[in-house]
Amino acid sequence: MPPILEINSAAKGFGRGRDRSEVLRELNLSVEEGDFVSIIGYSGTGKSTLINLIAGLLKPDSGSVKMDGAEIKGPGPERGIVFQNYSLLPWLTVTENVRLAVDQIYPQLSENEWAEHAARYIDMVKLTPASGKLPRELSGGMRQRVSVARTLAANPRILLLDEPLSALDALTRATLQDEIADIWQQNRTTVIWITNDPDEALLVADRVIPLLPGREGATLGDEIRVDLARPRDRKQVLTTPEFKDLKLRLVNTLLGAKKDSTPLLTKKLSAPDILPEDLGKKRDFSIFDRPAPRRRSQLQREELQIEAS
Ligand SMILES: Nc1ncnc2c1ncn2[C@@H]1O[C@H](COP(=O)(O)OP(=O)(O)OP(=O)(O)O)[C@@H](O)[C@H]1O
Repeated sequence: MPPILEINSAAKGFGRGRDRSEVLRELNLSVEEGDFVSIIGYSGTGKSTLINLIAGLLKPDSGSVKMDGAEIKGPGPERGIVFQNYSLLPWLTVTENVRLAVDQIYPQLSENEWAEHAARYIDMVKLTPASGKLPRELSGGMRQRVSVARTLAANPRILLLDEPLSALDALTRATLQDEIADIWQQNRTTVIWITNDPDEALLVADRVIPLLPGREGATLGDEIRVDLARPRDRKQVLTTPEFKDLKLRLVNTLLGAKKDSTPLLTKKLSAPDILPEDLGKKRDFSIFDRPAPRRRSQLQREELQIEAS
């Protein structure tokens, strides 16, 4: 049987000609059903681009991204995403936001059935007492719980989490990391969790894969396996030599790749083709017979080389 998700030699860049930048290159990844994978990388390395390729929101320029052995051609309910910014409908209650997902995937459910289904997932994220509230009445952590419940209620086979907790304070973040890990232990839905936090990656996942920046685009590095027993008690785990070793390996890999990857982006920018008018100069024409603006290209062609990391 093919793996649930397989990426082979995939590459993705944006823009054309001189504006082109290569973001991801030579990506290879194989995920088995039930895996809990975390992909960790610096900001701007292409983590969201990678998630979008898996979600089917983007297509690779070369190589392939397959689910169950078939090319992913677009978004589908079997791959559910939770974004960083909650994306809830502000005029709907918690239950109604969750119902949206249920309605689309299971239109045949009766009123009682959908209420039961939604309630089950709201309970899973510990929001039953807030089920009648609107998003503006909830804290950031509660809103993200609703997003998780809504995505899980659609019964995806792969749960894609794109830095789901980045907007939350450290304590809420820790609580939600534990809760999502607990939910995974109960339902074993395949999870791909994108993060920029080494502790988060190592505490939640069994496979941590660094996305390493490079001059020609970022690529996935060697996986670190996390064999720590579950449920993981963070207070205990964070102080163990095993955890410290894993973190050191991961952080060294990420720091090493950053050092080797100067500059991430080289672009040629053309200055605007119109010469600014000198407004300090006295004008001897009216607004109606102003001469056409002078173009730089009539005088010279200017190019500016910038390098940024
Ligand atoms: N649709 C697009 N068009 C052009 N460039 C894009 C597009 N999407 C992403 N990029 C560029 O690709 C690079 C990687 O972006 P991406 O959002 O995937 O990184 P990231 O690792 O998720 O960043 P962050 O952690 O800050 O969210 C950036 O330089 C970004 O500007």
